[in-house]
Amino acid sequence: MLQRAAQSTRLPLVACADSVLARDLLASADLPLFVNSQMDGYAVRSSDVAGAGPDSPVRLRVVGSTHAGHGPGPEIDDDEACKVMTGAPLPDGADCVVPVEDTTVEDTTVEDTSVLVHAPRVAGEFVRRPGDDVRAGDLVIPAGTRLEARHLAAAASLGESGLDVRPRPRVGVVATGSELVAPGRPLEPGQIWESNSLTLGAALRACGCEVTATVISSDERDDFTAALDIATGDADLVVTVGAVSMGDAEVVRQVLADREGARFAPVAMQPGGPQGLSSWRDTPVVCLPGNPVSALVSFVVLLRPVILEAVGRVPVQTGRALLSRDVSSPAGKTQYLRAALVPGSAGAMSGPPTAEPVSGPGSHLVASMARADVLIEIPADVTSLAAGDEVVVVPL
Ligand SMILES: Nc1nc2c(c(=O)[nH]1)N[C@H]1C(S)=C(S)[C@@H](COP(=O)(O)OP(=O)(O)OC[C@H]3O[C@@H](n4cnc5c(N)ncnc54)[C@H](O)[C@@H]3O)O[C@H]1N2
Ligand code: MOO
Ligand SMILES: [Mg+2]
Repeated sequence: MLQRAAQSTRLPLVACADSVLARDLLASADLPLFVNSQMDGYAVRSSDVAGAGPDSPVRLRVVGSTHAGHGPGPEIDDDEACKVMTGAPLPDGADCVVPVEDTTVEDTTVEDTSVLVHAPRVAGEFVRRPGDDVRAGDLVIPAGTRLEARHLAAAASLGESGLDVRPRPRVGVVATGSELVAPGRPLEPGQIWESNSLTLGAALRACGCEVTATVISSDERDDFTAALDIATGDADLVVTVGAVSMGDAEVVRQVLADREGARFAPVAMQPGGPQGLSSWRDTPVVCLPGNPVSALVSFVVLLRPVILEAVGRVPVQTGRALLSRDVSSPAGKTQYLRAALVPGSAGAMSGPPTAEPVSGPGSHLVASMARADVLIEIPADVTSLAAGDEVVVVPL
């Protein structure tokens, strides 16, 4: 259904956040790139300062200085030091750095400045060497990684200006309902503010999809087919929401259920029973139920896992929680109860959190769904659970 997501495309690094890496990124060079100072201080020979201490400072002649972005400064010999700033290439002849805090400068006015070193250093101290971080050829980011700030830091440090990532699936969304009005617009009697396209748009983006079109259609056939044409565009997938049940105005079902390969059938889950799968202009169309809770639950339970797999992301892990109160559950359908998660008590660091069901089971109870973090999954054959029972929870 989302084959394009298995291919790869090159994006500039600045646009890669949240994309999935298509190919392993191997280090093109050692990091750090060159030997450089870890501190602001003096590059010296460890053999010169081995005996240095608070009461036995060692005097070294300062032969020059260097900064980050400059050359390594003058080569040093025995009893010499070169002033270095953090990130500056280490001068030849030096094998360690004495931080400026462990030194005093006797006289900065004369040309032949000397520095007193008050602490011993061993070879390599406060020196950053190629390969300390990664070696050329090392695996830095494996294919399939969802790129975050830390991955971009690694790629940029290796000089990569772009990365091969999986293309984002392009998804068009059509919300149906003659009663729907964009939030913020005035309502006529019987109208409501539209929410499903926003919910699904956000949920799709959170899974790595690009939402290419969002169309609100009335329950009129012509309006809906025009909306489908727009949403299909160059999308890989269209998601419709609403008008799939058993009423007189089920325009989605009317237009899409008879198409070749279409399948409209109730799924044994609650909320989210009525579902459909069809196509329009060779683009797959997934049809979710219109009740706002059902729409999101259907997405989370049925569509999100498919999308995450297609884009190469790890699936959302289910968790375990203790039920806060007794619940009863109708038999025959897997039930998904909206619930708020309360972390386990401080004493029980690894103890499971508590899941507190929010609101009733009605799939129109959309505002109270905002309080839910998870869905409690109750198997079809379980009809009652008691407070304290362990349950499976699906993050929303
Ligand atoms: N006789 C039966 N009636 C219903 C059944 C059934 O099995 N037999 N199933 C119920 C269930 S369960 C669900 S879920 C809904 C699904 O209906 P539709 O997919 O046809 O959805 P609509 O009728 O278009 O809308 C349902 C409800 O949700 C509101 N809605 C729809 N879209 C939006 C939106 N974008 N934003 C906000 N609210 C929306 C709509 O106004 C309705 O109130 O069918 C039951 N009926
Ligand atoms: O199953 Mo409907 O999807 O609950 O309200
Ligand atoms: Mg309906």
